[in-house]
Amino acid sequence: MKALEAYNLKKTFRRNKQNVPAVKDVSLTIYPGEILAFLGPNGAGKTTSIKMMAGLIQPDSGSVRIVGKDPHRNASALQNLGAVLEGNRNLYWRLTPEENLEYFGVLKGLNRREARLAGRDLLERFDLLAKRHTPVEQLSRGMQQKLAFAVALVHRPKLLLLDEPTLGLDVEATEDVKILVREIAATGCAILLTTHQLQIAEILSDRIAIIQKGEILAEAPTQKLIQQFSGTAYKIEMETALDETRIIELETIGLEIESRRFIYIDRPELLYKVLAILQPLPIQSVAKEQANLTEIFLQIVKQGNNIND
Ligand SMILES: Nc1ncnc2c1ncn2[C@@H]1O[C@H](COP(=O)(O)OP(=O)(O)OP(=O)(O)O)[C@@H](O)[C@H]1O
Repeated sequence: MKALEAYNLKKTFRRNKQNVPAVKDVSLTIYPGEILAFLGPNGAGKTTSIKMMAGLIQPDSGSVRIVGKDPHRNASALQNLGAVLEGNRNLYWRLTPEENLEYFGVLKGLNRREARLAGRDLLERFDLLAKRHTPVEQLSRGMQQKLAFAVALVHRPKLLLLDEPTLGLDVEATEDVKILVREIAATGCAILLTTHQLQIAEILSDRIAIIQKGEILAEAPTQKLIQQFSGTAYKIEMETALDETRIIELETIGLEIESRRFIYIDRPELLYKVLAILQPLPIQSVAKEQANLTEIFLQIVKQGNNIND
């Protein structure tokens, strides 16, 4: 069963008597245990899409299913949904972590005892047990964010929506959140996350969807996207400078040698011929030129057309 299905979502806002087309056409599917990074420039329509998926904004057209149920028609769909949408605002600041977990657990349909037990379990897992009686307003931002995750998970949802989960967190708290996201996915929960920190998306996600001006431009498994945008060239770095004889040999097989320390091989079938010529000189490194997500993102957004077409 798919954890999330969104089909052809569309939303236009009305502002100052003008139409603002926030989401024009967004379709996404996420499977249990999968992490999908939903990326796009400011104003691309990520938050509006997520709010439609969470049942908070009614789409003009299109449909959403959370584990098969439509959150806009069937409130029980929300039993399978957890969301941390605007930082840690899903918390009551005057209440303690324990009280928040119990309150939201009951709100999501657990009885008091179940909510307390599930809450305790999450406090332990998220390393917040020592702070369980401290009012939320006195916790650090990283702790508040972890608690926001815990509250979103207290009823064991099958889908977790995270909008900018690491926004404003320091390096250590960001690492904690990354680990948590992985752990949550490992329990079979599907996760959709938006982030402007592309290295986080690259490390965490199984799949990436890129949205611009309300439309999905690219959607692919993260590694496939990186491979697709990576060249096939190799770069060899020598420990010592190449001698004249070898340079001539390398040029004879078709390479252009511009440096005595670095060799670029743009035809990958030549790699082993080159290595044979270099033998037995010491090599510092042999690397395939790999794109990173930031380059890919910028390239896709700059082209602005759908690479899946
Ligand atoms: N309630 C609203 N009323 C009018 N326009 C809105 C409303 N919410 C969003 N918009 C507009 O819709 C467009 C998409 O906004 P949205 O917040 O979904 O983008 P986003 O991709 O989440 O951006 P960011 O990365 O900056 O958070 C923007 O032009 C925004 O100004």
